[in-house]
Amino acid sequence: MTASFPALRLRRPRAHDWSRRLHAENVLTPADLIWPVFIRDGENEREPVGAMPGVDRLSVDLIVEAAREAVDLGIPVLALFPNTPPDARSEDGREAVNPDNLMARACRAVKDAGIPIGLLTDVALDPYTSHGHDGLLSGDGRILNDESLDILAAQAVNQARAGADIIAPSDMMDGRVAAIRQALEAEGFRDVQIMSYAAKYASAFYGPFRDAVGSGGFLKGDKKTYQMDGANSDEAMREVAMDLEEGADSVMVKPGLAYLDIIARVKARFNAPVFAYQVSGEYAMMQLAIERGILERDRAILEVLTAFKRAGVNGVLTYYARDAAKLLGR
Ligand SMILES: NCc1[nH]cc(CCC(=O)O)c1CC(=O)O
Ligand SMILES: [Mg+2]
Repeated sequence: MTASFPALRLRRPRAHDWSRRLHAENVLTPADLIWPVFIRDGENEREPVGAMPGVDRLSVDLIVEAAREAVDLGIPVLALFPNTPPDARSEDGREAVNPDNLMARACRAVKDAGIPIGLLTDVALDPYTSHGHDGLLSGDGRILNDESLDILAAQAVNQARAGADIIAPSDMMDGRVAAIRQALEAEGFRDVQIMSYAAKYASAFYGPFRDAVGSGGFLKGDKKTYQMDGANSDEAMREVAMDLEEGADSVMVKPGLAYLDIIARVKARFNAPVFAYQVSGEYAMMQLAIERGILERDRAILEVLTAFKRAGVNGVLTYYARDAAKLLGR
């Protein structure tokens, strides 16, 4: 039985700031944030990403500084993405398994500096291939599933050796979580986590990221034969179930804002940690409106990040991680 007006006045608890805080069902904290950063070569290099105002590509020494800053702000994890120099990209993406690639050097530098932060590394071939796809490409233009699994697993092991704490396969090949888990076990990395990009959609919102890692200009065609169709929701449940069964510790839904319904369904159905990726296009869209004075910056950032929590995430990958952490305090 519910009361009715005037006994029931839903505005009552909203009347004061103290009361609104007391009644909040979801609370965002810096510990909910994963900060994606882009790595470039050189030293003391900070290069703006054109399509993502406020985001820079950083040389490894400055990645270490970013890691320190993240710790100070209470951000638990950095997500690392390399901008591989064009001459290191190849048809088979073999730079992905180079123990001295940008990703490995950045991981080692942060760990050698003794910075107490988690490192999440992306597994997919796109930053390393001359065609910009996440897996191996056949002569007739298909992305090869089974043939790609070995190098993806080797890429994950290469990252674990360099100090990665969470392996995040974003390639969307079937069976890659099992292949990576098996390879990690075989190499003695029992405690390295896997956060799979389980429900990753073929999205128009990845464009600025492809500019940031330099793969956009190379990309031939689209990723629709391996990333999911935005029309589908049941299929996301099967993707998540499969990755958890294969040994993922946590799963991700990507992009974020346009897929809140998927997050809520995953949360309701699986007793597993779920994360959202507020992707580059979502960031760019908001950031451009903020820079033009159309959106109120601080409120807009926190409103969207809180929406992810309300949908059910354990955390969010967001280019606003540093800004949000500063707004939230520790
Ligand atoms: N597999 C690479 C990868 N990992 C994360 C993103 C996108 C992240 C973003 O847009 O912020 C992409 C791009 C893609 O799949 O083309
Ligand atoms: Mg899958």
